[in-house]
Amino acid sequence: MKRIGLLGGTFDPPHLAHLALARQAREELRLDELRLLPAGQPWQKLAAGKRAPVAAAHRVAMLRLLTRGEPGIVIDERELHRAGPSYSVDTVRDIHGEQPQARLFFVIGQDQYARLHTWHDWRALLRLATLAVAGRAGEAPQAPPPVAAEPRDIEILALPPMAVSSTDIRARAAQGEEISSLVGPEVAAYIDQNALYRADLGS
Ligand SMILES: Nc1ncnc2c1ncn2[C@@H]1O[C@H](COP(=O)(O)OP(=O)(O)OP(=O)(O)O)[C@@H](O)[C@H]1O
Ligand SMILES: O=C(O)c1ccc[n+]([C@@H]2O[C@H](COP(=O)([O-])O)[C@@H](O)[C@H]2O)c1
Repeated sequence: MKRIGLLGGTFDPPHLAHLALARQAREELRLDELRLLPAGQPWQKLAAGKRAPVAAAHRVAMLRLLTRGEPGIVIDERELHRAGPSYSVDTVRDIHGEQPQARLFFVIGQDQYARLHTWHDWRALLRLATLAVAGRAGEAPQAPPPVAAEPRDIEILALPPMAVSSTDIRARAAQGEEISSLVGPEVAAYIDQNALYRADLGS
């Protein structure tokens, strides 16, 4: 049975913790393939009044640079081509429809796991995929009560803690600080050459 990992994100910008999480999932879950799924409309971030992400073409270009030559990691752009809010359950349904025999693993960090019950039709997502959760910022994987009460298949990923976030990187880039150690030299050069995040308007 084919084993496919799905790692969604806004990737604004993608960073070394995303890459570490993808690699960890690939190894620990023995994946045949891990798909990175950049979100078209990260509806919860937008609803919270956060700034719109940079253009999808930039986020995809940075993901390509971050993952160049990385075996088993591919970029799946389907959410960028779908109108309306990016609901993960729609993506999982699509991929399940295309590959009904495959086992799907939906990979997330604890910050998102803690909010999973606020996602669109999250129970259906739990029925279609195994969740693979990594701790984040010192927080070990732990289900929020509504999710804990639901039957679910879950794997815990042993990702070493990494104090990296896109929010912090945008703020640093806006200050003209060095960010290579957080995104790698190629993504850092891309951000510089394309003058991304120069005026970070917060969050
Ligand atoms: N340092 C990290 N450790 C573990 N998981 C992470 C880390 N950074 C991101 N993730 C996970 O990667 C996925 C995509 O994250 P996302 O693109 O929103 O990055 P982010 O750094 O959280 O961005 P932002 O700071 O803008 O919210 C989410 O499931 C998130 O939990
Ligand atoms: O499906 C939902 O309702 C939903 C709500 C919030 C976040 N997500 C997904 O979770 C992933 C990480 O989101 P974010 O906002 O932390 O970049 C990304 O793939 C989002 O599309 C999905």
